[in-house]
Amino acid sequence: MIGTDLVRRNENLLQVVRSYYQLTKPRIIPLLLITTAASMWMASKGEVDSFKLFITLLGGTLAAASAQVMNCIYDRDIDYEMLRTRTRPIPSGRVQSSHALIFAVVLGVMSFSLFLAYINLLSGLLAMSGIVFYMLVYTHFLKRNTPQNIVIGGAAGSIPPLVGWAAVTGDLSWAPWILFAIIFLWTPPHFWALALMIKDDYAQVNVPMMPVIEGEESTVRQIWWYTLLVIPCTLLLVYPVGASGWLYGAIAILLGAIFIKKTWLLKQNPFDKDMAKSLFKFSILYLMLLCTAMVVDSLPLTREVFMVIINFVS
Ligand code: HEM
Ligand SMILES: CC(C)=CCC/C(C)=C/CC/C(C)=C/COP(=O)(O)OP(=O)(O)O
Repeated sequence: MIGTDLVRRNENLLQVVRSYYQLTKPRIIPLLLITTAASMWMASKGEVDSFKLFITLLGGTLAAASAQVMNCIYDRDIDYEMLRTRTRPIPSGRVQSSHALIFAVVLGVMSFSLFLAYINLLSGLLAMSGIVFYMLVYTHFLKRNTPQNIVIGGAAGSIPPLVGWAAVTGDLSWAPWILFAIIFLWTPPHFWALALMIKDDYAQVNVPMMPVIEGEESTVRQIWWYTLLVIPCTLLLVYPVGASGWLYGAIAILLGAIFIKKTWLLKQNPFDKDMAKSLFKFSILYLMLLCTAMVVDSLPLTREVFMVIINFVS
């Protein structure tokens, strides 16, 4: 009897932990961290301090989680209406909004304290500005009011590399702002490709996402222009900024070519949901690989191998 009670209590505890974990929309956080880490590697020219890296990624995780929990509280009404989001912890009644709010505040305070105690004030303030921007500017002011919501709101998701750079150097220079611009320009193709697939969900709850307001053809045309802008932006890190080398440059061109091809195919078939899905998935892989290229390019070993090849050829 006592054994059964214990098992049931453990199961309940596990359910609660799982619900709070889901509130943080955990699947998005790793890519935010990858952009932070890439920025840190670049800022430290491949020799990043592992303790600083660990604390910054932990602080970044806590800040992003706090922002997402607040978004879940604010959007609980529309999340309840949409099929995709109905099973989230708040609309499904597994977590009360007041408890979620305490959780979000605790996560935010822990994040800021970590940055303040172990890194620096600037990176802490930048992380907090990410929470405020995502909540206030994107979720409150823009999401339900304009089809430009994710263009301007995308700035929140572009802040993590600023946090990473500030954590290493204590300030911001051109390179982190280029990283910010890359993610800013990447966000519309990333999100609108997804929005093309789930347009009806957003229409049902009157969220004015671009495909709902302007239709598929206009959305895809805009995806096309943003994609064309991202690629030259990625190359600014090589020239004139000089924060990355030619290995990164070559990979950025290759990835950019695939990105353009996928967007072009969608432009020819704006109603094809499979092509939209393929572009959405690729957008994630694109940013992941671009960041990996930044890290590999920054490593001292890469520079040494490059010098050996140059000497061999000349
Ligand atoms: C305003 C900007 C953005 C909006 C509105 C947005 C929206 C979304 C939505 C609605 C999903 C589907 C999630 C789900 O079904 O639960 C998604 C997936 C995803 N997003 Fe974004 N996103 C934005 C920016 C970003 C940024 C900046 C990153 C990272 C750098 C990112 C990374 C991801 C990833 C990795 C997934 C896939 C998650 C999975 O495995 O299902 N997103 N995004
Ligand atoms: C530095 C820092 C803390 C930055 C925070 C950045 C952050 C949390 C970005 C997330 C962007 C995102 C995935 C939005 C989802 O949109 P949505 O909420 O409209 O999606 P939904 O339709 O699934 O609810």
